[in-house]
This record gives sequence, structure tokens and C-alpha cells, in this order.
Amino acid sequence: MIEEKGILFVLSGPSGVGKGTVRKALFEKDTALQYSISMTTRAMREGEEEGVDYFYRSKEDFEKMIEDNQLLEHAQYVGNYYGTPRTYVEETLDKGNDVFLEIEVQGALQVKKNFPEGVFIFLSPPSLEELKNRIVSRGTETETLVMNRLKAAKDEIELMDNYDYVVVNDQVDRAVEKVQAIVKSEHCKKERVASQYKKLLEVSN
Ligand SMILES: Nc1nc2c(ncn2[C@@H]2O[C@H](COP(=O)(O)OP(=O)(O)O)[C@@H](O)[C@H]2O)c(=O)[nH]1
Ligand SMILES: Nc1ncnc2c1ncn2[C@@H]1O[C@H](COP(=O)(O)OP(=O)(O)O)[C@@H](O)[C@H]1O
Repeated sequence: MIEEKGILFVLSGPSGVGKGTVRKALFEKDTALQYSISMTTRAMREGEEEGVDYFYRSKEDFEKMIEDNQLLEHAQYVGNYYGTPRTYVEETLDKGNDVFLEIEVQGALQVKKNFPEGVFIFLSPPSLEELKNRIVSRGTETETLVMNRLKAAKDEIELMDNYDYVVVNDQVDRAVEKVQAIVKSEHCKKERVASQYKKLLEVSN
């Protein structure tokens, strides 16, 4: 019996590009993907919930988790920590279920070191001008924070070559369809590997 692990999908890209929007729309489409909820030290925004949007923790608690190696990756982003709890990801993959991470670019690169077999998707804005419009229109940041996020975005776009796929988020529905197509395509690749294995077994019998 071949133990089939799940596939790790990582959606990343600059802040404000629409990662959260695309991820939520994707999960409304009855997907079998398991979303890994991140841990953060940033303040809860209006409308957010503990254990739904993030696990909100103090800086001390977060640093203790880093020390205890409980995070698969972590990054500091515009003054706060963000990280992926390790156990949930590993256990879910081991059960054969796919895991979906939505994280910033530094974290995605760390995951790639530990899980090179993961599938890395870069969500790109149609233009930097449009990215700025989205961050400003979301209205969650002060002007200085908007500038910080745009500056970070320029550095992040340069890292695009580390990804398996680039999805331009021009329209949310189209971006979601492209991510779904990637998921399907990766399942077909996995089938191919599994069926080659089966043929080998038949020959050896
Ligand atoms: N490395 C890492 N980044 C994360 C994680 N969770 C969320 N992020 C990213 O951290 C950045 C800031 O997130 P947030 O404060 O929620 O702002 P928003 O995504 O711009 O609304 C975004 O790029 C998130 O995708 C995580 O677990 N690890
Ligand atoms: N394809 C799109 N077209 C127009 N606006 C978008 C699109 N995708 C997301 N947005 C808007 O851009 C802003 C940032 O999106 P968000 O999902 O919070 O980004 P991220 O999670 O990458 O930081 C939000 O106001 C969101 O409604």
C-alpha cells in the first residue's frame, strides 16, 4: 500500500494584491483544500475573529513558539510577527489531505527550503499603481504603512522567479479559476506518479 501524502499549496505575493480575497473566494467553492490558519502578533482588525482569521498572540508567546520550533516558517512584516503552526500542516499532509497556505514572500521562501515539493503560486497585481489603489481603498493602513507596504512589494516582485506559477489578480473570479486549474493540474501529476508505481508493481508480480 502506497502512503499518499497531501500536496502543500502556497499562495504568496505582495500585501494588498488580493491574497485574502482570492483565498476566501476559492474556499467558498467547496474545495477539499485545508486552510492553515496563521499566528500573528498584529492587532485584530474589526470583523476578524480569533481562530478564524488568525490566532492572535503576544510577542512573548510568539517568540516562545519560535524557540520551541513550533512554527514551520515565520516572518516579521511591517513590525509584526506572522507564522505557520507546524503540527497542523504536517499532520494534515500525513493524512493525505492538501494544505493551503496564504503567506508573505519571506515565509514562502522558508517553506520552499523545507518543502521543495510544495506548489508555489505567486499572486501578482496587474500593475503597481493598481496595487497602491487596493491598499489605499482597503483603508486599513495609515499613509506611512501604505508606503512601507509598497516598498516591500517592489522587493517581493523581484522574487517571482522562485515560484512554480504566477497568477495575475486582475479579476477575483479569474484568479480563483486559475488557482483551481493549478490545483487540478497538480492532482493529475500526482496520479501519474501513482499509476507509474502501480505498473511497476504489476510487472514485478
Ligand atoms: N510568513 C507569513 N506571512 C503571513 C502569514 N499569515 C499571513 N501572512 C502575510 O502577512 C502579510 C500581512 O498580513 P495582514 O496583516 O493580515 O495584512 P493583509 O494580508 O495585507 O490584509 C500578508 O502578506 C499575509 O499574507 C504566515 O503565517 N506567515
Ligand atoms: N481582483 C481584484 N480587483 C479589485 N480589487 C481587488 C481584487 N482583489 C482584491 N481586491 C481588493 O484589494 C484589497 C486588498 O485585498 P486583500 O485580499 O486584503 O489583499 P492581501 O491579502 O494580499 O493583503 C481589498 O480591498 C480587496 O477587496
